[in-house]
Amino acid sequence: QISLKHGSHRSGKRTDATMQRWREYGLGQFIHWGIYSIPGGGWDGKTYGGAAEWIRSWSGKDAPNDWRKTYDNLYKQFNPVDFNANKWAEQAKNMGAKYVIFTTKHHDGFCMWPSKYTEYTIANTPYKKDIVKEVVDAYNKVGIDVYLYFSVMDWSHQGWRYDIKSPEDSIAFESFKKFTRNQLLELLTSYPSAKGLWFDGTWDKSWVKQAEFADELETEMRTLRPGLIIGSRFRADDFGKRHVDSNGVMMGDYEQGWERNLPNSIEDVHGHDWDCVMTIPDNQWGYNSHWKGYVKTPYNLIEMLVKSVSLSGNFVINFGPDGKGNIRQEETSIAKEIGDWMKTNNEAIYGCSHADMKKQDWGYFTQKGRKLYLTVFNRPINNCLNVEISEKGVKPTKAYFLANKLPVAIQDAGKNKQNNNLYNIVIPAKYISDKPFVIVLELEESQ
Ligand SMILES: C[C@@H]1N[C@@H](C#Cc2ccccc2)[C@H](O)[C@@H]1O
Repeated sequence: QISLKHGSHRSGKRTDATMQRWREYGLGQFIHWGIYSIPGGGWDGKTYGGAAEWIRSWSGKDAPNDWRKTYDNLYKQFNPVDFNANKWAEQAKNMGAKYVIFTTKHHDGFCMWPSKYTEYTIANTPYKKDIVKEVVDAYNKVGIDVYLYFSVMDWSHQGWRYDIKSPEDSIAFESFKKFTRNQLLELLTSYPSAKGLWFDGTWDKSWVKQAEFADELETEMRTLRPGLIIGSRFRADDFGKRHVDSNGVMMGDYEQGWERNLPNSIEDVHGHDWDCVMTIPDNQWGYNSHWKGYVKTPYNLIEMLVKSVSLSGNFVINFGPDGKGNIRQEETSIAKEIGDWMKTNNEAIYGCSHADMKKQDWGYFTQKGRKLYLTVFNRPINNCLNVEISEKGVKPTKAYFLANKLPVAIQDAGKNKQNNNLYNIVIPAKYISDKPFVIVLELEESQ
């Protein structure tokens, strides 16, 4: 055990009701919306390859001439006349999302709320109104919890540094730290119904060296807002370790490292709560007018969702509205398709978690109490879903389709070499489905 002053302050999962509610979400929505949504990955008729929300940082041949100056004046034309937070919230509700993570400030430093600590905010645009408040109110109204995305890295602030290499850097960064604390306390005070903060932009050395400051700030935020949920990405420990401290204990309330990436087994999860945040195209978070490369289908995303829940995590799908506040057609149709599937099958998602069952090729197990949910993505040619139960004295007593409750046969398939009980859940040959489907398996302790 290494002696740490600023490592993790708790080992094991949080056991309070607020965190349990987070654990039961299953599906979330991420929204990346800001000044970067105006250029949408291009400018003057030319499109560029990088992630559109990073366009301010592009330079040289990868960016338009005199780009920095142009970009830093774009806020003066930000007027999303099509923005309707209630419409977004309704769409998210119909998709089945239980929480939303909304970008209050991305790396470019533009604030989607009227912060009193900088002029670079929504208040100084033609739109003027507090977009963060509109989003919080609209989503809360339909019962969706709101989490505030906040980028510590802020390219617009004169005190920001990538590293602290001189006394001047130190002085400048002290002003930046004060500014950051002020903005975070401002967000927590202005939007008290926000359940948590989703931090980003915390990888640079300047911030990684602020173990004591960040630790104290996290404690201050948690004191201001008891129950606040903060992920593992916010701060580093005494030795610069992030996500997991130098003793291997996770920092924060859940593992926040699964960005555009999923764990493959329950071992990868290390007993942590976790979320995966996922883009629909390969790597675009902010609106990009030209999605290049592979665009995930609704069923790619549904499989990632079910896989996440089968490994006791939440799955968060990113939406990037355009500069006028429209959610693009591709995202709208994906939300609809996922929503239709969730309307029939959400019992296999909400409040479910990992089942201690051997992973099978046909799909994924999720579990709630004594009910196992078998979500089938790869229907076997012989229509038999193999199930292996290692827990002694437990056997399946009932199986049926979740969608219509029609019964499904359970065949005893003997024992394997490990002396585990094997069963075949037999899908009726006449049952046809062009979509993933769920079979419920009820278990009970055999006498
Ligand atoms: C949630 C996501 N995190 C941000 C990032 C990043 C990033 C930073 C360094 C290297 C590769 C990716 C993206 O812009 C988006 O906000």
